[in-house]
Amino acid sequence: MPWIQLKIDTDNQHADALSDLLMEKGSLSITLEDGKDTPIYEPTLGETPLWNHTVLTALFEADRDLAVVVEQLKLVPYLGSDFSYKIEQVEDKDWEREWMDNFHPIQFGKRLWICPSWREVPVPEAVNVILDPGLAFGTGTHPTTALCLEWLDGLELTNKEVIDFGCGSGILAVAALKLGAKEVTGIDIDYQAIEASKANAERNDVLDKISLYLPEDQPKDLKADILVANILAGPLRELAPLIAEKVKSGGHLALSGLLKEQANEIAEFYTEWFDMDEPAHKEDWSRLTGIRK
Ligand SMILES: C[S@@+](CC[C@H](N)C(=O)[O-])C[C@H]1O[C@@H](n2cnc3c(N)ncnc32)[C@H](O)[C@@H]1O
Repeated sequence: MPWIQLKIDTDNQHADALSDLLMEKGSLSITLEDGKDTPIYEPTLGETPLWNHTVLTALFEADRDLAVVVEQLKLVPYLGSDFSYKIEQVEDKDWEREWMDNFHPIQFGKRLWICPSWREVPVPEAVNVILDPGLAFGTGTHPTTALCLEWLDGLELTNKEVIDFGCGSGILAVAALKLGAKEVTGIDIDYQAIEASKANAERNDVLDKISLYLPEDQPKDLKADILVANILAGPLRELAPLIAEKVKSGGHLALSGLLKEQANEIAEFYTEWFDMDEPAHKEDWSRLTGIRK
């Protein structure tokens, strides 16, 4: 079915009211976007902040007469008769397919490749992880995941026990197993992530070496040689004592999901338990590594 969309420049004061109004006028979905490249990182729980300059896009079925909607909106006091808007036809695409078409095999470090399950493996003799992220985070295209994959590729993993804290699609857990780890425990608060990790482990024939848990179900005495956690700075700060407890003395740690400006503070925090290295960076993101004291 083809679509038509109305784009309106608004602000954080009026975006919600305008969204409600457009839903009343028959809009099928509303998208709010940053109008001026002002990123919002880690809002506190329950908070949904909006940008000062917000672009609202309201999607309608193509046969809706948007000229009529615009005339009605001109009567809204906070918009006024000369408010700024754009009407655009939306091509009827298979959006899921579109995303899949843009995801290609990528190499990380020397040995490791992440290959979408619907593509041909370009280097069969490499260490290939065949991946479908499903509804979970983790394709390798995000710098935080890439930093962890490069780190894993550079480690000697043979016969090692690994914990992947915040396993998402299972990309790091499966990569560790394909790189030689003996067993991996994946932990995630999201059930979809547990499901995706399981499917990817199966896809890569390593299901017998992976254990997956929601945090409340994880074994109490869990300890590993290597722990990787790609979650945001907030949880990494809160979980520090718990994470430290799970790494054997002399074991390796990698923390990702941190912004560059957060790296030193988090590194400082972890020095209580780990000898920390200098951070590594990719775009705006950082990875911290260390050895358990
Ligand atoms: C950025 S994704 C990383 C996924 C994957 N490991 C990767 O590197 O691409 C973070 C994952 O951590 C999970 N997560 C967030 N907070 C968590 C917590 N406190 N305990 C366990 N998992 C958590 C999220 O559900 C999400 O799947």
